[in-house]
Amino acid sequence: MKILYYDCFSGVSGDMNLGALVDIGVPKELLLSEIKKLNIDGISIEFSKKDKLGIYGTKVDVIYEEGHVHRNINDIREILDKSELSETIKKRAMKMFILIGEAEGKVHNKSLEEIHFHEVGAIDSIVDVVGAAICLEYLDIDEIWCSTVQLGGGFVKCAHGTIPVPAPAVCEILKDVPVKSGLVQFETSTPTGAAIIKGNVDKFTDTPDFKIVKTGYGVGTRDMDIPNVLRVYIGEASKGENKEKFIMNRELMIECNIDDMKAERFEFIMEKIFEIGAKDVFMENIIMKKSRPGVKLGVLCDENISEDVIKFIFKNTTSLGIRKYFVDKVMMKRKFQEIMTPWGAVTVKGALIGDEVIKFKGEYDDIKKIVQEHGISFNEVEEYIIKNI
Ligand SMILES: O=C([S-])c1cc(C(=O)S)c[n+]([C@@H]2O[C@H](COP(=O)(O)O)[C@@H](O)[C@H]2O)c1
Ligand code: NI
Repeated sequence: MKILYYDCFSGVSGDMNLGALVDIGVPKELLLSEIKKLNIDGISIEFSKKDKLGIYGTKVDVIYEEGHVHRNINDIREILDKSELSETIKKRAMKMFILIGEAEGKVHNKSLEEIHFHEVGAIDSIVDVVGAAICLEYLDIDEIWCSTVQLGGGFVKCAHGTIPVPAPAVCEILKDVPVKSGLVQFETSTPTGAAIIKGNVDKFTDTPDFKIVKTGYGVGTRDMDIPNVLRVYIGEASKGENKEKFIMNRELMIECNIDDMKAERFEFIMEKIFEIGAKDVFMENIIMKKSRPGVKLGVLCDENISEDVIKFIFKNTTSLGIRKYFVDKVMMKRKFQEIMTPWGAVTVKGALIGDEVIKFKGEYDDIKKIVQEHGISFNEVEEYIIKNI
């Protein structure tokens, strides 16, 4: 199994990530030609070999001529949609932009659409995010792992003025990610770097268990007391070492029984609990005391959002009591692959036990788009996928 391991002992930023992935083998020419597909004029990318405290790596500088352009998430989606980049690159990139946008929204008390990306919507950030998606697709990795992320310390000047490190958006994006801070009094991890990690990493570990095949270093800008570099490894985890057949997660089940609420409210309740961040929301018909027909509302979520979910249920349903308990969730590993059909690209999700693909399925939204645009049936697209995967 091919692993890409991010060793973020000195943090992670968008440009360090590009440098590291080029250093470990992504051809510069490929990155340049793919970025061209964004059809944004005046971008050039410079690559150089630089060192920090004697460690040589690749430094990437994005050069562009652009005034102060504000873009929101829809402008970015449009740039991606109009480009000829592959659907998997577009999806991967959008996931990272949404993480940045939602974090900014939370910090500045605005909706995702209201967020006008300033620094994070400027050309260099677009290149950093889309470039990350391009490089990760090229490397064709089975799993991405990451160390504890060093955040740095002190204060940093940006469009808002002087803000504390870690920047507020970084704290939001890196929820549930193991972090350390204060090793140096500089900003070592930026919002873009944080979104690259959060949006792509499958597992966090400081004790990776694999054979190192190759290392790469992405060089940052500032000089610090520690090498300002992002180290990446490509590792080969042999079958014996890769004992984990399944993904195991500890999650919270939140439940309540409702027998006295207007049925039309359930749609809103389900939608909103998903928006809060629940992994799953479901309802069951039940018969309650006094033989009253009722509904059992079930929510599966991470512990860190459980208070928000419980508050929401108490405020918006007639429920006066909730049960909560931890459950062990056993999940199949997933692997995504893009397949080109005569009607357009479809992302296919493979489900694995260990390294073996047990079953696969085309993503419903991609197939639905094809069905709507081409007037053919779900069966036709699904059969094509089965025959051509
Ligand atoms: O421009 C905005 S809105 C902005 C917000 C924040 C918050 O944390 S909120 C932070 N920053 C800083 O901008 C630079 C650039 O970050 P990139 O991720 O684009 O490299 C960095 O110093 C951030 O802390 C900007
Ligand atoms: Ni901000």
